[in-house]
Order: sequence, then C-alpha cells, then structure tokens
Amino acid sequence: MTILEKIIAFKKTEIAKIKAEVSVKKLVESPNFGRTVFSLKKSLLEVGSSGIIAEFKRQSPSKGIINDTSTIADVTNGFLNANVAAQSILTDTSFFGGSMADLMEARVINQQKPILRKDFIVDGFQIIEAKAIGADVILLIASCLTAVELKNYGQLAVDLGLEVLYEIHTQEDLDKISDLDNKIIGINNRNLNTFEVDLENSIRLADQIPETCVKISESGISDPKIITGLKEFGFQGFLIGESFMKTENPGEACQEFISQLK
Ligand SMILES: O=P(O)(O)OC[C@@H](O)[C@@H](O)c1c[nH]c2ccccc12
Repeated sequence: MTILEKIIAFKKTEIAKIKAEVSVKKLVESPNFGRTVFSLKKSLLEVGSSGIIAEFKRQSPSKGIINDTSTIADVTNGFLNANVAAQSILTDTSFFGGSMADLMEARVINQQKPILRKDFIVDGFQIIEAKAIGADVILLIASCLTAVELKNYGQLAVDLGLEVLYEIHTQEDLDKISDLDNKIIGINNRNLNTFEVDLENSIRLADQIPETCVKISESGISDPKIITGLKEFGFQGFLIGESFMKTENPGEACQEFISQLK
C-alpha cells in the first residue's frame, strides 16, 4: 500500500464513524452555513494580488514535525498582515496534525480572505462539513477520486456556494476532470506517493490547461524568484506551506517573502 492509499483507506473509516455521530441537519444549522463565501478566484485575479496562498501545516508524512509551537491565531494574523491572497488550513489530524477546530479558529479571525480546507475528500459529507466550519474553498485531489466522483463532488461544492481547487500531479489526473473551462487547477509539484518534489512539473503541465482556468502551483516553493518564473507560464496562484511554517515566525517569513515579489 502506498502512503496515499493508506491515507484514503483511513479517511474512509474515519468518515464512516463521524457520519454515524453527526447529522447533515446539524451541519446545515451551523451559523457558517449562511455566511457569504470569499472567492479564491477573485482574490487571485485582483489587481495587485500577491497570489500567495499560505498554508498552516504543523507536520506532514514526508517531513515529520514542521512547527509545533506557532498558534493558529498568530499565524493567521501574520499571514493576513503579509497580504496573502488566501489561507490554506490542513484539517487532517492523523497525518498532518491539523483539525477542523483550527479552521474554525482561523475563520473567526479571518473575515476578509478565502480559506481553503486542505484535506483528503473522499465523501460528500466532508464538503458539507467544510461549509459548516467556515471554509470557502475545498480541495479535490484527482488521484484520490474517479472522474465521476470529481464531477459529483465538484457539483455538490458549487451547489453549496463553495469553490473547488482541483489538484493534479499528472496528465492522467487532468484527463479525469470534465469541463475544465473556468476551473481552478492546482498542479502539485510533490508526488504524493514518493514525496519527491519537482518544480518543473508545474511547467510541464501548464500548457495542457485551458486559458480560462486559474492556475496554481503547489508545494516546494521556497524562493520569490520561483514565483517570477512560474508567472511566465501563466500561474496566478502559489501554495506555500513548509517554507513559512518551518520558521519561528511564519507570518513574518511570509511578509518578507511577499515583499520580495515583483
Ligand atoms: O509545504 P509545501 O511544500 O510548501 O506544500 C504546501 C502544499 O502544497 C502541500 O501541503 C500539499 C499540496 N497538496 C496536498 C494535499 C494534501 C496535503 C498536503 C498537500
């Protein structure tokens, strides 16, 4: 079993348990269900947008502990002060040390920029949950889902007023997404099975994505110069976690990074 298969299998069991305890009705009654969501697309395309989606990431299967001292409140305030285009928050507990409570806490502070729920979505229930905890955007990882699931979960998110970031790593992943036009596509530079990072991956696949899409490059970005290069290939969004989180003050590191962007 690859690590990704392990994560997916674990998720499915976990969700079955949660579904037995929490009703959809209860989720729909949450105050966040009525809020107006912030558009990631809009935030990335705004004139003067930094394009940076900064991620709160305590740990990962590939790196182990990245940061176990910074608080969600400090980091959220820091990222907002740095003028990020959006925040990404890992809500997976077992592999990434995050939680839904982290996202809810960030939402209370962040009343201005979109929040991406970063998790492995394998069930529609998690999309309703995302709305209930105050997320604006969900992640659908193409390699974890079938073409039909991608379509159905994408539709469910849109019906709930959420945006979708479709994550791909290969051409095969991209081919699974129907009606590509106007979608938000993230190219992950990290292979989720081997954890190998290759920034060229974004560049290789960029051409295959229609102009009408918003293109995001994800993972392994550690230098503002990389952003300049990726912009040449039409990228408008850049997802960065570790590079900020591994420092003592992720908000400050993010601010320093953004101040160096041209
Ligand atoms: O920490 P990095 O290398 O800057 O990467 C951030 C983000 O792209 C990465 O955490 C990520 C991309 N896709 C994912 C899917 C699940 C969990 C995590 C991820």
